[in-house]
Amino acid sequence: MLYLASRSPRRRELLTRLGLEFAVLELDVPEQRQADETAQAYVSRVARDKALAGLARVSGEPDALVLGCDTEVILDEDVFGKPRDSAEAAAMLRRLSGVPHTVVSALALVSASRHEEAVSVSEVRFARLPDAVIDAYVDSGEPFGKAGGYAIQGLAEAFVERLDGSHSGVMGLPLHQSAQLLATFGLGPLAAGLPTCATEAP
Ligand SMILES: Cc1cn([C@H]2C[C@H](O)[C@@H](COP(=O)(O)OP(=O)(O)OP(=O)(O)O)O2)c(=O)[nH]c1=O
Repeated sequence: MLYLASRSPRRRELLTRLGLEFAVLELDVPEQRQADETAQAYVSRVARDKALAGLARVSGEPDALVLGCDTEVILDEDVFGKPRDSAEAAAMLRRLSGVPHTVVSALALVSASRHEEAVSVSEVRFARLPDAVIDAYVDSGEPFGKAGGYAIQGLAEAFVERLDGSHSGVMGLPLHQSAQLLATFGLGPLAAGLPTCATEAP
């Protein structure tokens, strides 16, 4: 049985697109960066912590496979997680205004006997955002529960001048890397080759 160790509705929606059956494990895993951890190492470690906490939850099931993910916005080695309040959301968006930033989504797929990891790194550049735009966006409520205080799948797509990377990765679950990881366990659309489109005979 495949489990998604996540409370995120976006991750649930995205994983559904890979056409696999899975169940959700809702966990509370602390997200606290250690003083000596690089931003990217932190994201990978949190994804691993989530997957391993999920595996511990279903420890009675020998065939359990658990996917854990973490997404963070990174600018100048500063990690922007989910804003605690409006002031923090606005402060994050002011820093992201007009300059490129990185979105890292890390994945860990674990079973009782195997442990595989992958990472998706995207570069995103927002247009310069006037304070009035930032304030209206924060008032919309969209920044809350989203790393960096924005949702590319929502209104914030209007801020994006350029995305170099994975749209699903920015949203929280990079589908290509997820499919690659699942394929190493013989699952998903990349395991047996991609489905082919029927072609009409000439
Ligand atoms: C940058 C960005 C992030 N996000 C979301 C994805 C994640 O849900 C969230 C990052 O926080 P995470 O800590 O990665 O995930 P989470 O707390 O929502 O869920 P869980 O830990 O239970 O898996 O930000 C978007 O939805 N759109 C975006 O454009």
